[in-house]
Amino acid sequence: MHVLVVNAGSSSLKVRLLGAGDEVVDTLDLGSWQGAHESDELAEFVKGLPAVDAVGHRIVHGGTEFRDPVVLDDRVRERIAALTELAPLHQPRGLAGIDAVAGVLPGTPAVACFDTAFHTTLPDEAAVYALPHEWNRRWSLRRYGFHGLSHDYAARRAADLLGRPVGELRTVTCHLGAGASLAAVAGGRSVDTTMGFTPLAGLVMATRTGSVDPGLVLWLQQHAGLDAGQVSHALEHESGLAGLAGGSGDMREVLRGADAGEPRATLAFGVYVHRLRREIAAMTASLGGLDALVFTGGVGEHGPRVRQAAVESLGYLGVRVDPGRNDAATGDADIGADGADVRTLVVTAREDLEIARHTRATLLS
Ligand SMILES: Nc1ncnc2c1ncn2[C@@H]1O[C@H](COP(=O)(O)OP(=O)(O)O)[C@@H](O)[C@H]1O
Ligand SMILES: CC(=O)OP(=O)(O)O
Ligand SMILES: [Mg+2]
Repeated sequence: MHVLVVNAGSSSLKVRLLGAGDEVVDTLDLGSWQGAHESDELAEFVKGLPAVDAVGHRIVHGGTEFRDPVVLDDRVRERIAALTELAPLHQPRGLAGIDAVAGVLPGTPAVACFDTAFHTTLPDEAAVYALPHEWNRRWSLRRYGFHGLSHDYAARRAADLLGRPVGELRTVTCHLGAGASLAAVAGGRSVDTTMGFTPLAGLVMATRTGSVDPGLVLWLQQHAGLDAGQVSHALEHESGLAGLAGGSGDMREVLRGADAGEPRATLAFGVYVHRLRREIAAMTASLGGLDALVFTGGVGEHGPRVRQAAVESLGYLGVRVDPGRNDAATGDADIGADGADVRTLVVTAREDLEIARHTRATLLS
């Protein structure tokens, strides 16, 4: 089965046609995908492809309804659209991808695969916010978690690389892209994660703040004269690395700035790494230990300095990285020091493989 995979993220669109053996037949990467008004480029690409048997879409929010991949039809599309207010940055882009491909391949079966699905195994202690019980019930307020396709793939790939069954590993997966999150994976199941009700929580990201004191958000609105829209825009688009260092929030830019001795870039790097370390350690508490630490996503795969800095203070957990292996890592690699109690790995993010796997399984079941 040739599967066309559409991965619409907050800042990029990655489209791949995978052949029967998962080989990449063709690929389109748009670095600055904004959704519907750029659909023409996607449609043109799809028109030029050889036979497509099925389409798999990454959809960021599945709400409480979608715990598994689902075959797309008009009703499902509507339910996905109804979740837009929970992920306003992401959901419209996913929908634009669905519509653009359906316009070119109207009869081809399509499957939606959800970022949230992997985290539906979170125990209540990790998923429930200490809010009024009635609010939680009425609005389905809970920690959903995101990047699940990436975390799931990375944990299983790490187990493969280590030659051990995923069922017996405690793994922290670090998905560090423009958006970033960690997952605590016990025996292949997610038991904790840093993102929450929305993809704004947790780690410092390219332009997103990650977690801040909720009192600060209230204070800005009650005392600093900002309205909800202004605060929301700043937390989503003008914060994180971009907010601290200036510029676009690209980690490469931050590293160049830090190397040039720019104080803001140095601070941005420090804040990013401090949060990352602290949250890795927090995930190990939810696991009761750690067997493998996995880095994936653009920064995780291509940022040896970020990896090195992140693990520097984690020796007490048994994490030790070999500097030479860390610097030389390309593709999937074990960068742990010989004899370290915890294995540290780099895994290339392949949400496309995960989506193709789910798409085939859903259509053949
Ligand atoms: N060589 C590198 N060193 C550090 N960071 C890098 C490098 N190459 C790419 N990145 C980072 O990867 C990020 C994009 O990650 P990616 O996972 O592709 O993004 P997305 O979240 O859009 O899928 C960029 O913001 C950039 O900061
Ligand atoms: C959920 C999320 O943050 O996705 P992305 O990293 O693609 O923005
Ligand atoms: Mg991504």
